[in-house]
Amino acid sequence: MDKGLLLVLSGPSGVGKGTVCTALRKRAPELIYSVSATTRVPRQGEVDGVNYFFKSHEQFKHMIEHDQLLEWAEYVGNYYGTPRDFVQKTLDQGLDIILEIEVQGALKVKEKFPEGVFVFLMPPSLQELQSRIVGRGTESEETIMRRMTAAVEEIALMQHYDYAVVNDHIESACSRIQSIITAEHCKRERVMSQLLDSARL
Ligand SMILES: Nc1ncnc2c1ncn2[C@@H]1O[C@H](COP(=O)(O)OP(=O)(O)OP(=O)(O)O)[C@@H](O)[C@H]1O
Ligand SMILES: Nc1nc2c(ncn2[C@@H]2O[C@H](COP(=O)(O)O)[C@@H](O)[C@H]2O)c(=O)[nH]1
Repeated sequence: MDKGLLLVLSGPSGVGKGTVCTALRKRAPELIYSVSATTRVPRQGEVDGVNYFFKSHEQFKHMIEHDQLLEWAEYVGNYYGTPRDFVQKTLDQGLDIILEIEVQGALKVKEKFPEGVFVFLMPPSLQELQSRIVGRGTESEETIMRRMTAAVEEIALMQHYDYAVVNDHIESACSRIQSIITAEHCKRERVMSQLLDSARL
């Protein structure tokens, strides 16, 4: 069976990764979402096992030490990581999976899965990015400033991605990502049929 597609969606905090991902999964319910582990405290309305697996520092350390994370990173004072087994099992079943993670983690995934598809979500401007984080109303003023500083560093690493998509309008951004997924599937099918042709006696 062919393996599924590993799609990594990154971009600065507040650009709209979560929003776009939710809209994308409504359009394409077959796309499996990788739920991350984090030491961050839950925001209002966040549910353990749905938005994140919320862990203590000890539990997160245990996951690292037992090689249970495909990647992990410290981001603005908290730890975040992708549970390894779920990703591997999903791909082995031939299903597509999406990881919504920050840049350091995405680059670690790229080392392990260079065949993955890496999409960087861009804000229309830094000013709009700041007003989205502020408008979400979840972060303190200090955290907003730290996330904006991280955003500038993250945007500088965009060159390592396969695609950049501007999140101007949610539905347009979703359509662009869906086109990328379709194109990547076509590319893989073409490579596979070329391989089969060359193997034919
Ligand atoms: N295209 C858009 N136009 C206007 N507002 C948007 C757009 N996309 C997302 N937003 C808003 O921006 C805010 C941040 O979005 P979201 O929480 O999805 O960002 P994020 O990248 O997942 O952030 P984080 O990395 O911090 O989790 C939300 O209030 C969301 O409603
Ligand atoms: N490297 C990883 N980054 C992750 C993961 N899960 C989420 N994230 C990213 O962290 C920041 C902050 O998230 P927030 O929920 O506190 O706003 C954001 O960029 C997320 O995409 C992960 O497993 N690994």
